[in-house]
Amino acid sequence: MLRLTSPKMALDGKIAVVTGAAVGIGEAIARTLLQNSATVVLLDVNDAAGKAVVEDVTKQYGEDKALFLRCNVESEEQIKAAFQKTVDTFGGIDILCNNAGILNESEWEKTVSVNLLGVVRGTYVALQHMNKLTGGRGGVVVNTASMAGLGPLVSCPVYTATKHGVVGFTRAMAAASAVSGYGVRCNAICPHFVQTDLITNIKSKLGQFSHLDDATNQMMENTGLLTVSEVAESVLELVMDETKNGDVLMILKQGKQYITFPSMQ
Ligand SMILES: NC(=O)C1=CN([C@@H]2O[C@H](COP(=O)(O)OP(=O)(O)OC[C@H]3O[C@@H](n4cnc5c(N)ncnc54)[C@H](O)[C@@H]3O)[C@@H](O)[C@H]2O)C=CC1
Ligand SMILES: CC/C=C\C[C@H](O)C(=O)/C=C/C=C/C=C\C=C\[C@@H](O)C/C=C\CCC(=O)O
Repeated sequence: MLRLTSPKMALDGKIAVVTGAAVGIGEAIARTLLQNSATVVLLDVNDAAGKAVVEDVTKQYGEDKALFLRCNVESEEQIKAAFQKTVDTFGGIDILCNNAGILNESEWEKTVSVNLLGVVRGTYVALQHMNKLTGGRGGVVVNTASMAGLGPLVSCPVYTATKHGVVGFTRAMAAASAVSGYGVRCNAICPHFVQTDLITNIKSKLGQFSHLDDATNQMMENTGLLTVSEVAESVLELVMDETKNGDVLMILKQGKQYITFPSMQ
């Protein structure tokens, strides 16, 4: 078959925004999108790490392929400014990965603000630029949920609630977009445990449920840890497959599975 473009050129000309991109899963998502020729804007509150990633990838992919902007997803004002800077610099937004997230059962209101409200804020502001009905060119949003978006994580009730919310919001937003003709697909990933900073020192993050850290650590031991690259490849699958809208991809060490939900009809 004659390939018009190499596989690694698939996202050439596409502009992606990734939140929580300075380290961990977000960094891997940004790097994977760059490997496939997208231009990537990395948003995070960790300036030093974010700028270091951009400095590194610029050596590999050239100038003007990556940009770091400080942005706290708890602030609609900062999200609006970052997305406008993206559009002003690169001409639009085609891909949004709402990835930023924390785990803190003590500061549970902050956890809700970052993990769930941050995804809503990012999606709604991005739609102002991506929605075909308002001058956008369509695109795709991929939200980072978690296995805790599909089943209860006994030691993290609020984290579980935020991730269930991300799954529900994603599926409803996908349906609203399809019925309305926005041209924007919305999907979610639900990774199990991944080797990142988030799962270090778990006991210190469980607040009143710190006595349940053994159960969580046992789960991690039983399931094993995913790598950030394994997760990023799943995000790429949801970005590239234009048939995916409202899809929820569960990612386990032993493989990936699209989740089916009860019919609402
Ligand atoms: N590590 C794991 O086992 C799993 C993590 N997840 C989710 O994956 C996403 C990424 O987490 P990890 O890479 O594991 O964590 P991480 O802690 O390694 O990285 C999170 C990144 O998000 C940034 N961030 C935090 N709050 C922010 C805010 N208010 N605004 C902007 N950026 C902010 C941090 O500075 C950091 O760079 C999170 O949504 C998390 O809930 C989902 C399933 C498994
Ligand atoms: C301490 C938290 C560490 C990391 C957070 C991260 O988001 C993560 O990996 C969370 C994993 C949570 C797992 C929670 C419950 C798991 C339940 C499963 O055993 C069953 C749940 C869903 C099954 C879905 C299905 O098979 O249809």
